[in-house]
Amino acid sequence: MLSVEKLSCIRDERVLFDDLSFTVESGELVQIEGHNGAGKTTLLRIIAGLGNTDEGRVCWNQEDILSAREEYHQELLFLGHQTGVKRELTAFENLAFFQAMHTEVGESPLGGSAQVFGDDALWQALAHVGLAGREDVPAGQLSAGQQRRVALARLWISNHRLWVLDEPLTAIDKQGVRVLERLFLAHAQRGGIVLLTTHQDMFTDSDQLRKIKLGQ
Ligand SMILES: Nc1ncnc2c1ncn2[C@@H]1O[C@H](COP(=O)(O)OP(=O)(O)OP(=O)(O)O)[C@@H](O)[C@H]1O
Repeated sequence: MLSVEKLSCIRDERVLFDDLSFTVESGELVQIEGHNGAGKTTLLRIIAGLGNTDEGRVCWNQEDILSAREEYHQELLFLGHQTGVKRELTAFENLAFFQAMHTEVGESPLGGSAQVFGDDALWQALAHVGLAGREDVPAGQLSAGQQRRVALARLWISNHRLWVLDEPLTAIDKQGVRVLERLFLAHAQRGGIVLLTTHQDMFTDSDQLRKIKLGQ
């Protein structure tokens, strides 16, 4: 369970949020919404352990993420505006690199042994994001939208329980959004959590996505 406890954040002498508290349980899909500049990215970065708060704390399974940093980062996949895609590696090599970095020997946070995905799964992940036929192109030669898709392909080979995704739908077409919706639902059904921001519509069935509004 993720809990945000009495968070306050001031940037540029402006209060972005004050005394903000909420919890997210296993199996939930949650969208942080708000206008441009409301503080969505700031909040997600704090939740990912990358930003400072003025007050309050973030806990994962009742432990402050700043004191249980290592365990938390084994369960967290954060996708921010900077995708971390390596320009000199091909799309396929980027996924192989991600897998090598994130597959710990031992137990998966999602239960059972940490799954090591074979080459087929990596090819398939790239196909899911519409990059079939572009697997061997250096990422630096792909468009910005295609590089973003390489980053999103990591979700298909992720053992992490908590996905924190800042604008994952940027440059993704409607069909791509439907594919991601199905992936997010499957992740929630196996006990995962998705916390995201987006300015696009997703999940026509509003029961599937809980919304938390900033800047009311
Ligand atoms: N490091 C920083 N120093 C000063 N101000 C900052 C910093 N980071 C963010 N801000 C300010 O905080 C406010 C919130 O920014 P943030 O990126 O969190 O908004 P957002 O809700 O994600 O916006 P958008 O929908 O446009 O992506 C903005 O006014 C921004 O200028």
